[in-house]
Amino acid sequence: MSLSVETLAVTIGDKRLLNEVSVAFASGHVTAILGPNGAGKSTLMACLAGLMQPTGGRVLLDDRPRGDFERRDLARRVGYLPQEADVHWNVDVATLVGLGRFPHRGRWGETPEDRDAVTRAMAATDVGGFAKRGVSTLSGGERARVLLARVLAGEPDWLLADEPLANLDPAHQLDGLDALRRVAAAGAGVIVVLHDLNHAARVADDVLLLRDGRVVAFGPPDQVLTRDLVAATYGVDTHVGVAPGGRRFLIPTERLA
Ligand SMILES: Nc1ncnc2c1ncn2[C@@H]1O[C@H](COP(=O)(O)OP(=O)(O)OP(=O)(O)O)[C@@H](O)[C@H]1O
Repeated sequence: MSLSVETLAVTIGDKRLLNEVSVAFASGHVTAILGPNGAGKSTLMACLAGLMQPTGGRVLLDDRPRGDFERRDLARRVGYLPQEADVHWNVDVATLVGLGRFPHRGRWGETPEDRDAVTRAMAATDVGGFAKRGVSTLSGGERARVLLARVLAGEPDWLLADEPLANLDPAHQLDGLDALRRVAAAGAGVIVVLHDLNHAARVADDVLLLRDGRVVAFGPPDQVLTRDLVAATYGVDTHVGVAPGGRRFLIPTERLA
């Protein structure tokens, strides 16, 4: 299983959203995409998800152009959780999570595998306690967990998630990160947009730093989440430390001129 972008470019009017972006994502890895607001993170995700056509370069899935795949086949292979995803109708939580199985459904409807996948996804995101509630009655963070469960239920080869932790409390952020790690440990590729450097340090096998539509760095967190590269990407100084247990942490300390 492979997913890569080659010299990807997106230009709208005279604005270059992405410029010569080439990355090979690894299956079995969590890749965290980081960068300042407007860096092009969501644009890259939309290209990977097939929701935006690049104006240059290409997206390759298993070494074939993304566009060569049949729609349903793609939906099974690539799951996408957009930024600020919302739900516009008031189905109950279990039904909504079950929709994540839709690309797998045969003509006989729901199978035991479908039900097991939904149960696993709901457990991973701790949403079983409100399975029968209408989605519109949930808090923002609860809804975010349900939407993460829906994409997890699809058990795609590639899971794309754009800021899935944004509305979650610290405990559920850790659950979310653990869920992403488990997806990768099961062999899928996870590509996740994050804003929190410490979440990236915790979860990522690879970190992609973007700025102004270009790749600043791509590699393991220890090599990429450094004071110098974080400064070059965000224009902030950071204190880089080691927490008990050996995990690195980064605290942005001040804006650089
Ligand atoms: N249709 C459009 N026309 C012009 N500019 C656009 C369009 N869509 C996005 N942009 C711009 O492209 C840039 C990249 O946007 P993108 O959403 O990919 O950034 P991002 O890295 O995901 O940012 P954030 O962290 O704020 O979510 C931004 O400056 C945005 O304003």
